[in-house]
Amino acid sequence: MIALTIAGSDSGGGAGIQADTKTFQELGVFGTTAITSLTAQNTLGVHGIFEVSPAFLKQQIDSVLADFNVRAIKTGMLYSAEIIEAVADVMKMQDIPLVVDPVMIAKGGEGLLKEDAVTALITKLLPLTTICTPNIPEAEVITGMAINSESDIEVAAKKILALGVQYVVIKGGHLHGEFSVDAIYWEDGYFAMKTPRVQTKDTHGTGCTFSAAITAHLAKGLSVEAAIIEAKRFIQLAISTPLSIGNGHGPTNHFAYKRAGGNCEVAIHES
Ligand SMILES: Nc1ncnc2c1ncn2[C@@H]1O[C@H](COP(=O)(O)OP(=O)(O)OP(=O)(O)O)[C@@H](O)[C@H]1O
Ligand SMILES: Cc1ncc(CO)c(N)n1
Repeated sequence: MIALTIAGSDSGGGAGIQADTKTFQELGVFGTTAITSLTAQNTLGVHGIFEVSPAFLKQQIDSVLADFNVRAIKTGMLYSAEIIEAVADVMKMQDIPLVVDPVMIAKGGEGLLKEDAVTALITKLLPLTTICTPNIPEAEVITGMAINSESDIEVAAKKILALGVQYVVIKGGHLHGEFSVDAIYWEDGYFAMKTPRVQTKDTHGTGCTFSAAITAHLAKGLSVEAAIIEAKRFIQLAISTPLSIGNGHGPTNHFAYKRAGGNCEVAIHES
């Protein structure tokens, strides 16, 4: 089983390409990569960004796809409209499931997607997307609406589906309350996944890790719904098993799921 991640490098190892390949490896999937940008980053913040040219990004993707039987692809930090267009150009020639984590802002507040790239994301990439995994602020940017309630989440999810996305997972990590709830919508279905919210500041790379786990499970042949639920187990165990490294927002524990044998309760609500 082979998966490809198209994302930025996090020198701190907790997010981006590094989180993705660690997650793939833990789930028994061979990880390949196409790097959109290099960040000089640690748990305290993003200190610099070095862009890769769209042509060289495309060369990386083409090299991987020409040689490997890639079963699922994910995107993370794409940074610019030109990079998004390069990814879309390749993806429209493929029939491989695509998970788009619409990364916009790092936990420390630094921009990981230029403002003028949002239109390209919406018009070029989302129509090619199998599963899109926005957090609440990202869903607000994509839809242009404020999200303050469960009914707002439903309206936003339907707007995102109308852009051509097959499944949308609106992640509740940024909300408050006893549980961390993610809502999944598709054309004719819905469910929510609920796990206890962990009181921790070590949430660097949660979104990358979650979307990489979805991608790995798709590559292994799980259905979309089963892949999303299994990924929730992966991220819940990764957040709730402390590593306690770094001085800021520390990384999650990518070893935890395998060590726990994937044993983690996720409550599913279908109405
Ligand atoms: N404190 C927490 N306790 C339990 N689950 C959490 C917590 N924070 C986030 N999650 C879960 O982690 C996953 C990623 O959600 P989150 O909203 O943090 O993504 P994100 O903001 O895109 O992350 P990133 O920092 O990588 O950008 C979701 O399944 C969410 O419910
Ligand atoms: C490279 C990279 N991608 C994504 C994120 C979001 O967590 C980050 N902080 N850094």
